[in-house]
Amino acid sequence: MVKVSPESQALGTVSGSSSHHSEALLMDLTALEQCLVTRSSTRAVLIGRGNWDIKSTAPAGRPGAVFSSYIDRLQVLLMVEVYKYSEKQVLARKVGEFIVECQERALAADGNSTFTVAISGGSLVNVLRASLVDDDELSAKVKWSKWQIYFCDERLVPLDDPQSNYGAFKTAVLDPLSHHGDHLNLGPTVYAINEALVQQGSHQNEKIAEEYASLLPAAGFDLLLLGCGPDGHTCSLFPGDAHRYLLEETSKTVAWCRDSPKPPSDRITFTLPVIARSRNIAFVAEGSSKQQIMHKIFDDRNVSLPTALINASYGEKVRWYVDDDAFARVADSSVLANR
Ligand SMILES: O=C(O)[C@H](O)[C@@H](O)[C@H](O)[C@H](O)COP(=O)(O)O
Repeated sequence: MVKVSPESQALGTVSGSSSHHSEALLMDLTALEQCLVTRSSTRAVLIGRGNWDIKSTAPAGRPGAVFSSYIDRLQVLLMVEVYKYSEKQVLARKVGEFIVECQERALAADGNSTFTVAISGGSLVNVLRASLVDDDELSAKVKWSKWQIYFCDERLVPLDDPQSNYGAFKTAVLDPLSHHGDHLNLGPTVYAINEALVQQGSHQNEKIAEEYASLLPAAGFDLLLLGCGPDGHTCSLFPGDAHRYLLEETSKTVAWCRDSPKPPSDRITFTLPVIARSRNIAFVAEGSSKQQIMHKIFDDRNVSLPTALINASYGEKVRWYVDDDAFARVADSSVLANR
């Protein structure tokens, strides 16, 4: 039995075993509000402040921990860092600097000749364009030929469809690169979905996910660049019961997301095991349409939201780049790295 005092930032640990790699397990304990356990293959780590009595027993199908009593309101301990800027351009530059930092770290690592990065769709591509292409100082530092680029999620449409994440990235970043002299024949390797299987029915949608999963780097990603929707989704991991199967996925690394609340309806998405294995995770969120959700993520720390769940589960490797507008309603400034 372990007790974690209210003031303590220390985490309780309990033993447990599982054949899965590190992953998040959200335990919805009716009387106890929500609590979160992350676990590796050999131990479970409790994240939270409050008084806990913890038994190291494992209920069927839920190896890890059972909470036997609960006293204070659980506060999920956040280790994420938030970088907030007022100017769009400054934000883009800071994101770019972090990307280049991750690139250098990856290439310096023993025997590593590639930088593996996965990106999301939405407004993120504009930030990438501003930082990695249009900013001359930064773009000179980008070693595109070493990059292997994947998509954290992809909409199941042809690659030249305006809704395609690959298509948006190509237009915003890859096409302009071809005008950058030396980069002409030294572009990144970009992994797109198998377009031939798109819009051929559910069986093929599963197959697209399966094929894409087979392309992922075995060693995990050096960097994931994520967006955040106004409902708290990221990748195509949406909140709510209808899409819980995606958050609960522990074996597939890429899954088919059906009936997406954000069009188009069919997508594929990375699942939490990929996020768990990535070395760095950076979210980018800008604009007043993100105010309400930022408040829910950072003040309420509502872990039923996929973004908040990622903060709570993998906080030590998560950072956010936000602008003043997006963060205007967040009361908790303790997460700000550049206060
Ligand atoms: O394909 C997608 O729809 C995205 O990958 C999605 O997860 C996106 O990143 C967020 O919805 C944020 O999008 P915005 O930055 O445009 O709000």
